[in-house]
Amino acid sequence: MKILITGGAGFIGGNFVSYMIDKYPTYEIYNLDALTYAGDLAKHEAIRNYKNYHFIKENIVNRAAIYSLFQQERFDCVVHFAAESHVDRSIEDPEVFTRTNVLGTQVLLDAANDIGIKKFIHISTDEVYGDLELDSNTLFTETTPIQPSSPYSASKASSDLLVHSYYRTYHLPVNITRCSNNYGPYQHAEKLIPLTISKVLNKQKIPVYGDGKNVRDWLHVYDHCAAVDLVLHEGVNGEVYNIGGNNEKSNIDIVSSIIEMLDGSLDLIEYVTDRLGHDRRYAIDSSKISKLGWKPMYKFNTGLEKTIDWYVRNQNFFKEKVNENGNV
Ligand SMILES: Cc1cn([C@H]2C[C@H](O)[C@@H](COP(=O)(O)OP(=O)(O)O[C@H]3O[C@H](CO)[C@@H](O)[C@H](O)[C@H]3O)O2)c(=O)[nH]c1=O
Repeated sequence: MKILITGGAGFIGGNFVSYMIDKYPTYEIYNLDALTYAGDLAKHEAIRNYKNYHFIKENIVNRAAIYSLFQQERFDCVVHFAAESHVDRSIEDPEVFTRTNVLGTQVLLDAANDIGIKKFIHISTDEVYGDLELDSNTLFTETTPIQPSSPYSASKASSDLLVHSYYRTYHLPVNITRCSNNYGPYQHAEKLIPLTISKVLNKQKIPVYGDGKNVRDWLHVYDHCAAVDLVLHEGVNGEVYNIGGNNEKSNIDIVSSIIEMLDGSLDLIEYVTDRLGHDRRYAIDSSKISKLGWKPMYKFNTGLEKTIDWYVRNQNFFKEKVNENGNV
């Protein structure tokens, strides 16, 4: 089995590359990544010289290069993680989000469709559904209407629609997965959990947006990798699968837990101006993928403790990503 993993130098894609190399030593794994600010190959140091691991530095928007790679390698499957992923950056500079997330996805779809593929998995996000009321019990299901709030989530929703259209029009064997907020090793320091850990380790103020009561559902990245693996092997073509951790937490609870676990005596919380268009609550129903046989294995407190421990032991990871003022 020859698998192309796009965005394999990023956080989730990078963990997925390692997971697949460990679990399937007979698979050929191709990691294609543009190595933007969010990419980092240090995480693959241990597998760099494996015969079944191949790295290609390329941008998914480069149609000629992508076509030539597909023609040369004749992949069986594509697992497409490559994306601009940070909501705050999309508010500052939306264009690259459309270019990479929409046009880049289209290039991959065209190459897969023209040259042939057995499975195309598009990794998407629960953010395409928009947001929920804080005090409701409502959950996003796969049939919840798409109503994105940020330029980031609009670009992901647009690419989801394109992927679906290639299934309907050309019968391309696709799946779309929509995950909740991931945490775990190797996440970029711009995201809430690593950012908070880095700030606490350096005794710097932690910017909490708005009133800090926004709620996210937290999923350990290893649980996410297992879910994508399952969809790759068992997913029904054309279907969307939600993947959530069943762990709803407010941002202020997350930040307070991290401070408590590292040094409860510190007073570092700083409420700052809210994110524009800030979604209030995400909560996701994963019962469809659980029927395929998946459930999250990580309990949030254990997962968070292990994650904090990993960042404490690997503080070098922050070095190139955070300046001396603690800013990304
Ligand atoms: C960076 C930062 C974030 N926040 C808040 C905003 C959010 O409510 C929450 C989490 O923020 P972020 O870590 O940026 O993640 P969020 O915007 O939820 O989006 C993440 O999770 C999504 C899945 O839900 C993914 O699709 C996105 O690619 C990923 O970036 O914490 C703060 O209060 N302060 C901060 O400094």
